[in-house]
Amino acid sequence: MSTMIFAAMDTTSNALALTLDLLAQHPDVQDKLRKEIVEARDGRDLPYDELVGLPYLDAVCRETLRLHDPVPLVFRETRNDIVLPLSEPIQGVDGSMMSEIPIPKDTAIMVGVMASNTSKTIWGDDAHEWKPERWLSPLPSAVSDAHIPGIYSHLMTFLGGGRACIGFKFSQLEMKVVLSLLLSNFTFELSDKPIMWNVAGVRALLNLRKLAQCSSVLICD
Ligand code: HEM
Repeated sequence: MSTMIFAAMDTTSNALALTLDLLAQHPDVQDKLRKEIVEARDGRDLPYDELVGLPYLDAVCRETLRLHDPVPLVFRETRNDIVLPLSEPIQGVDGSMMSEIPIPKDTAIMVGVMASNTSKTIWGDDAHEWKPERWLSPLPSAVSDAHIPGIYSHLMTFLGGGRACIGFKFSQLEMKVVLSLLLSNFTFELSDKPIMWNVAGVRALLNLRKLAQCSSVLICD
């Protein structure tokens, strides 16, 4: 049920709301993006190929989906005993270094998607900054060398593998259509009222209920 209700709607609408807030915080980016859209539209509706081919619009969407992922963590449960290889060694509580973690069957795993999307080792020291420009030049080699298994832009935003998001192309198209229409007609400014982003949601509660049923819990962050 949570997949049907939240997968398509809340994810994309959250991403759009965050993009508009970020554009209000960065009026220079908003002006540059509006210029690209208005010039390309030239008073008409853009055909699909031209809309998805707008480089700055694409960069703004990618950067928002990297830094403000609407699904910041996902839940998994091991069906068998497995050994999880680590990309770099970590230190255990007893001080010993380990490069893999044995995980017993029926362990609940919280996968920190955001940790991958904002890793300074992968994305550089400015990993926590919203910089659409990073997508306009070749990405650092550390990004491709990391071999992130996500289906989208070296990011885990839409996950990877057999249960990856089936709507990832559609959601980007939705974002681009809505942004191109809104920015052609409106200017977005920050409100006087403080904005509180509540990302806890029902989904997190559902995950917690599942966690309580597992014999052990591993948090990958
Ligand atoms: C920015 C927008 C979106 C984001 C960040 C997003 C992200 C994700 C993620 C991370 C998953 C995997 C969840 C898990 O396995 O626990 C997922 C699954 C899914 N998404 Fe999306 N999604 C977005 C938009 C959409 C849209 C627009 C649709 C449909 C039109 C959609 C349909 C689905 C479905 C059906 C699944 C379940 C796939 C499966 O379990 O096999 N999503 N999404």
